[in-house]
Amino acid sequence: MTPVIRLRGLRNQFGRHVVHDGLDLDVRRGEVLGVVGGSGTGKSVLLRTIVGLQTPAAGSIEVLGTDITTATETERDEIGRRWGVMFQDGALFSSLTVRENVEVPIRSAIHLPAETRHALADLKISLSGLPWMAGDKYPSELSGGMRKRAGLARALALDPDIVFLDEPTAGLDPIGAAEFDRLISGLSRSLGLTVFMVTHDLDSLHACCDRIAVLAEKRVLVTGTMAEMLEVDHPWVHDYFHGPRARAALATQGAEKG
Ligand SMILES: Nc1ncnc2c1ncn2[C@@H]1O[C@H](COP(=O)(O)OP(=O)(O)OP(=O)(O)O)[C@@H](O)[C@H]1O
Repeated sequence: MTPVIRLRGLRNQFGRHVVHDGLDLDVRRGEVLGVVGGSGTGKSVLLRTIVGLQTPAAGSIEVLGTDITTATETERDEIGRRWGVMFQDGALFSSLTVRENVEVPIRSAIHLPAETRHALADLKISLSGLPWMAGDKYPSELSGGMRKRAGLARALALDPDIVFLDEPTAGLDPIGAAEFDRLISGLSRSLGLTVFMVTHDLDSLHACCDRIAVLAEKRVLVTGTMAEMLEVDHPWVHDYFHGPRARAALATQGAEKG
Protein backbone atom coordinates (compact mmCIF):
# COMPACT_ATOMS: atom_id res chain seq x y z
CA MET A 1 0.00 0.00 0.00
CA THR A 2 1.29 3.48 -0.86
CA PRO A 3 2.19 5.33 2.33
CA VAL A 4 0.16 8.46 3.11
CA ILE A 5 3.38 10.27 3.96
CA ARG A 6 6.62 9.37 2.24
CA LEU A 7 9.82 11.24 3.10
CA ARG A 8 13.04 10.61 1.21
CA GLY A 9 16.47 12.11 1.69
CA LEU A 10 15.12 14.94 3.81
CA ARG A 11 17.61 17.55 4.95
CA ASN A 12 16.88 20.43 7.30
CA GLN A 13 19.42 22.91 8.53
CA PHE A 14 19.57 26.27 10.23
CA GLY A 15 22.75 28.01 9.11
CA ARG A 16 25.45 25.42 9.67
CA HIS A 17 23.38 23.43 12.13
CA VAL A 18 22.16 20.33 10.31
CA VAL A 19 19.08 18.90 12.04
CA HIS A 20 18.09 16.20 9.54
CA ASP A 21 20.24 14.60 6.86
CA GLY A 22 19.13 11.78 4.58
CA LEU A 23 15.95 11.24 6.59
CA ASP A 24 13.52 8.64 5.19
CA LEU A 25 10.12 7.78 6.64
CA ASP A 26 6.89 6.11 5.52
CA VAL A 27 3.64 6.65 7.41
CA ARG A 28 0.92 4.10 6.65
CA ARG A 29 -2.75 4.87 6.13
CA GLY A 30 -4.81 4.63 9.30
CA GLU A 31 -1.93 4.14 11.70
CA VAL A 32 -1.01 6.11 14.78
CA LEU A 33 2.71 6.77 14.49
CA GLY A 34 4.55 8.03 17.55
CA VAL A 35 7.67 10.07 16.77
CA VAL A 36 10.21 10.07 19.59
CA GLY A 37 13.80 11.18 20.03
CA GLY A 38 16.04 13.09 22.40
CA SER A 39 15.57 16.79 22.94
CA GLY A 40 16.66 18.76 19.89
CA THR A 41 16.67 15.79 17.49
CA GLY A 42 14.20 17.69 15.32
CA LYS A 43 10.80 16.13 16.00
CA SER A 44 8.94 19.44 15.84
CA VAL A 45 11.02 20.58 12.86
CA LEU A 46 10.06 17.36 11.10
CA LEU A 47 6.35 17.94 11.77
CA ARG A 48 6.62 21.56 10.64
CA THR A 49 8.43 20.50 7.47
CA ILE A 50 5.77 17.98 6.49
CA VAL A 51 2.97 20.52 6.93
CA GLY A 52 4.87 23.12 4.92
CA LEU A 53 5.81 25.54 7.70
CA GLN A 54 9.49 24.84 7.14
CA THR A 55 11.21 24.45 3.79
CA PRO A 56 13.70 21.60 3.66
CA ALA A 57 17.19 22.11 2.22
CA ALA A 58 16.84 18.86 0.26
CA GLY A 59 14.69 15.78 -0.15
CA SER A 60 11.13 14.95 -1.10
CA ILE A 61 7.93 15.05 0.98
CA GLU A 62 5.03 13.17 -0.54
CA VAL A 63 1.73 13.55 1.26
CA LEU A 64 -1.31 11.66 -0.05
CA GLY A 65 0.50 11.17 -3.36
CA THR A 66 1.56 14.80 -3.91
CA ASP A 67 5.15 15.97 -3.53
CA ILE A 68 4.61 19.15 -1.59
CA THR A 69 8.13 20.43 -2.27
CA THR A 70 7.37 20.70 -5.98
CA ALA A 71 3.59 21.25 -5.85
CA THR A 72 1.98 24.48 -7.02
CA GLU A 73 0.43 26.76 -4.41
CA THR A 74 -3.06 25.57 -5.41
CA GLU A 75 -2.04 21.92 -5.04
CA ARG A 76 -0.49 22.69 -1.66
CA ASP A 77 -3.66 24.45 -0.50
CA GLU A 78 -5.76 21.49 -1.59
CA ILE A 79 -3.57 18.97 0.17
CA GLY A 80 -3.38 21.21 3.25
CA ARG A 81 -7.14 20.84 3.64
CA ARG A 82 -6.71 17.11 4.00
CA TRP A 83 -4.67 17.38 7.17
CA GLY A 84 -5.16 19.05 10.51
CA VAL A 85 -2.48 20.15 12.96
CA MET A 86 -2.69 20.43 16.71
CA PHE A 87 0.18 22.39 18.22
CA GLN A 88 1.35 21.98 21.79
CA ASP A 89 -0.80 24.58 23.55
CA GLY A 90 -3.65 24.26 21.07
CA ALA A 91 -2.47 27.49 19.33
CA LEU A 92 -6.00 28.89 19.51
CA PHE A 93 -6.90 32.49 18.71
CA SER A 94 -7.47 34.02 22.15
CA SER A 95 -9.98 36.61 20.91
CA LEU A 96 -12.26 33.95 19.40
CA THR A 97 -14.53 31.49 21.17
CA VAL A 98 -13.81 27.78 20.80
CA ARG A 99 -16.58 27.48 18.20
CA GLU A 100 -15.20 30.43 16.24
CA ASN A 101 -11.72 28.89 16.40
CA VAL A 102 -13.03 25.65 14.93
CA GLU A 103 -14.86 27.63 12.27
CA VAL A 104 -11.64 29.31 11.03
CA PRO A 105 -10.52 26.44 8.76
CA ILE A 106 -14.14 25.77 7.71
CA ARG A 107 -14.59 29.39 6.61
CA SER A 108 -11.38 29.32 4.61
CA ALA A 109 -12.34 26.12 2.78
CA ILE A 110 -16.05 26.38 2.05
CA HIS A 111 -18.87 28.89 2.04
CA LEU A 112 -21.65 27.65 4.31
CA PRO A 113 -24.63 29.32 5.96
CA ALA A 114 -23.68 30.42 9.48
CA GLU A 115 -26.01 27.90 11.13
CA THR A 116 -24.54 24.97 9.23
CA ARG A 117 -21.04 26.16 10.04
CA HIS A 118 -21.88 26.43 13.75
CA ALA A 119 -23.43 22.96 13.72
CA LEU A 120 -20.36 21.50 11.99
CA ALA A 121 -18.06 23.16 14.53
CA ASP A 122 -20.20 21.89 17.42
CA LEU A 123 -19.97 18.38 16.02
CA LYS A 124 -16.15 18.55 16.03
CA ILE A 125 -16.20 20.03 19.53
CA SER A 126 -18.22 17.12 20.85
CA LEU A 127 -16.14 14.60 18.85
CA SER A 128 -13.13 15.94 20.74
CA GLY A 129 -14.77 15.14 24.05
CA LEU A 130 -15.64 18.69 25.10
CA PRO A 131 -18.99 19.51 26.70
CA TRP A 132 -21.36 21.32 24.31
CA MET A 133 -21.18 24.60 26.20
CA ALA A 134 -17.41 24.77 25.62
CA GLY A 135 -18.11 26.21 22.16
CA ASP A 136 -19.11 29.54 23.70
CA LYS A 137 -16.02 29.81 25.91
CA TYR A 138 -12.83 31.69 25.19
CA PRO A 139 -9.54 29.74 25.38
CA SER A 140 -8.55 31.60 28.57
CA GLU A 141 -11.66 30.20 30.28
CA LEU A 142 -10.61 26.59 29.62
CA SER A 143 -8.25 24.23 31.43
CA GLY A 144 -5.07 23.13 29.62
CA GLY A 145 -6.64 19.77 28.78
CA MET A 146 -9.76 21.42 27.38
CA ARG A 147 -7.64 23.78 25.28
CA LYS A 148 -5.89 20.77 23.80
CA ARG A 149 -9.24 19.22 22.96
CA ALA A 150 -10.32 22.49 21.38
CA GLY A 151 -7.11 22.43 19.31
CA LEU A 152 -7.96 18.89 18.28
CA ALA A 153 -11.50 19.94 17.33
CA ARG A 154 -10.02 22.61 15.07
CA ALA A 155 -7.59 20.07 13.58
CA LEU A 156 -10.59 17.83 12.79
CA ALA A 157 -12.67 20.67 11.33
CA LEU A 158 -12.33 19.63 7.68
CA ASP A 159 -12.57 15.85 8.19
CA PRO A 160 -8.87 15.38 7.53
CA ASP A 161 -7.15 12.18 6.38
CA ILE A 162 -4.15 12.96 8.59
CA VAL A 163 -3.80 14.67 11.94
CA PHE A 164 -0.46 15.97 13.22
CA LEU A 165 -0.13 16.27 16.98
CA ASP A 166 2.81 17.97 18.66
CA GLU A 167 3.18 16.56 22.17
CA PRO A 168 -0.56 16.28 22.79
CA THR A 169 -0.27 15.04 26.36
CA ALA A 170 2.49 17.42 27.53
CA GLY A 171 1.35 19.30 30.61
CA LEU A 172 -1.67 17.08 31.28
CA ASP A 173 -2.08 15.18 34.51
CA PRO A 174 -1.85 11.38 34.11
CA ILE A 175 -5.63 10.93 34.07
CA GLY A 176 -6.12 13.69 31.50
CA ALA A 177 -3.28 12.27 29.42
CA ALA A 178 -4.77 8.76 29.48
CA GLU A 179 -8.15 10.16 28.42
CA PHE A 180 -6.49 11.98 25.54
CA ASP A 181 -4.71 8.78 24.48
CA ARG A 182 -8.04 6.94 24.42
CA LEU A 183 -9.60 9.75 22.41
CA ILE A 184 -6.83 9.59 19.79
CA SER A 185 -7.03 5.81 19.55
CA GLY A 186 -10.81 5.91 19.23
CA LEU A 187 -10.77 8.63 16.57
CA SER A 188 -8.12 6.85 14.55
CA ARG A 189 -10.10 3.61 14.61
CA SER A 190 -13.54 5.06 14.03
CA LEU A 191 -12.62 7.68 11.44
CA GLY A 192 -9.73 5.81 9.81
CA LEU A 193 -7.49 8.79 10.65
CA THR A 194 -3.75 8.61 10.18
CA VAL A 195 -2.07 10.20 13.18
CA PHE A 196 1.48 11.58 13.25
CA MET A 197 2.21 12.24 16.88
CA VAL A 198 5.37 13.80 18.30
CA THR A 199 5.59 12.73 21.91
CA HIS A 200 7.82 12.14 24.91
CA ASP A 201 5.08 10.24 26.66
CA LEU A 202 5.83 6.54 27.03
CA ASP A 203 2.31 5.89 28.27
CA SER A 204 0.95 7.31 25.00
CA LEU A 205 3.30 5.13 22.98
CA HIS A 206 1.95 2.07 24.76
CA ALA A 207 -1.67 3.14 24.80
CA CYS A 208 -2.28 4.41 21.31
CA CYS A 209 0.64 4.06 18.89
CA ASP A 210 0.65 1.29 16.30
CA ARG A 211 4.26 2.05 15.41
CA ILE A 212 7.05 4.24 16.66
CA ALA A 213 9.71 6.15 14.72
CA VAL A 214 12.88 7.07 16.57
CA LEU A 215 14.80 10.18 15.51
CA ALA A 216 18.53 10.02 16.20
CA GLU A 217 21.71 10.77 14.32
CA LYS A 218 19.85 13.29 12.11
CA ARG A 219 17.51 10.70 10.64
CA VAL A 220 14.85 8.14 11.44
CA LEU A 221 17.05 5.56 13.06
CA VAL A 222 14.41 2.86 13.34
CA THR A 223 10.66 2.32 13.02
CA GLY A 224 8.59 -0.50 14.46
CA THR A 225 6.16 -1.64 17.09
CA MET A 226 6.78 -1.26 20.79
CA ALA A 227 7.80 -4.94 20.93
CA GLU A 228 10.35 -4.29 18.18
CA MET A 229 11.69 -1.20 19.97
CA LEU A 230 12.49 -3.31 23.00
CA GLU A 231 14.88 -5.37 20.84
CA VAL A 232 16.79 -2.45 19.29
CA ASP A 233 20.45 -2.42 20.16
CA HIS A 234 21.25 1.31 20.19
CA PRO A 235 22.22 3.16 23.37
CA TRP A 236 19.56 5.90 23.25
CA VAL A 237 16.80 3.55 22.11
CA HIS A 238 17.75 1.00 24.73
CA ASP A 239 17.87 3.54 27.55
CA TYR A 240 14.59 5.12 26.49
CA PHE A 241 12.59 1.92 26.16
CA HIS A 242 14.19 0.09 29.09
CA GLY A 243 14.58 2.98 31.56
CA PRO A 244 12.61 3.32 34.80
CA ARG A 245 9.89 5.42 33.14
CA ALA A 246 9.48 2.83 30.42
CA ARG A 247 9.12 0.08 33.01
CA ALA A 248 6.50 2.13 34.86
CA ALA A 249 4.57 2.72 31.62
CA LEU A 250 4.71 -0.98 30.79
CA ALA A 251 3.46 -1.88 34.28
CA THR A 252 0.55 0.59 33.93
CA GLN A 253 -0.45 -0.89 30.60
CA GLY A 254 -0.18 -4.41 31.98
CA ALA A 255 -2.40 -3.45 34.93
CA GLU A 256 -4.99 -1.83 32.62
CA LYS A 257 -5.09 -4.84 30.32
CA GLY A 258 -5.16 -7.33 33.16
N1 LIG B 1 13.54 28.43 13.52
C1 LIG B 1 14.68 27.89 13.96
N2 LIG B 1 15.86 28.53 13.82
C2 LIG B 1 17.02 27.98 14.23
N3 LIG B 1 17.12 26.77 14.81
C3 LIG B 1 15.99 26.09 14.99
C4 LIG B 1 14.71 26.60 14.58
N4 LIG B 1 13.75 25.67 14.87
C5 LIG B 1 14.40 24.64 15.45
N5 LIG B 1 15.74 24.89 15.52
C6 LIG B 1 16.73 23.96 16.06
O1 LIG B 1 16.52 22.70 15.49
C7 LIG B 1 16.78 21.67 16.44
C8 LIG B 1 15.58 20.76 16.53
O2 LIG B 1 14.49 21.46 17.13
P1 LIG B 1 13.11 20.77 17.47
O3 LIG B 1 12.29 21.80 18.17
O4 LIG B 1 12.55 20.14 16.27
O5 LIG B 1 13.56 19.63 18.47
P2 LIG B 1 12.66 18.56 19.20
O6 LIG B 1 13.21 17.22 18.88
O7 LIG B 1 11.23 18.80 18.90
O8 LIG B 1 13.02 18.91 20.71
P3 LIG B 1 12.19 18.84 22.08
O9 LIG B 1 11.96 17.39 22.34
O10 LIG B 1 13.10 19.45 23.07
O11 LIG B 1 10.91 19.62 21.86
C9 LIG B 1 17.12 22.37 17.75
O12 LIG B 1 18.52 22.39 17.89
C10 LIG B 1 16.57 23.77 17.56
O13 LIG B 1 17.31 24.69 18.28
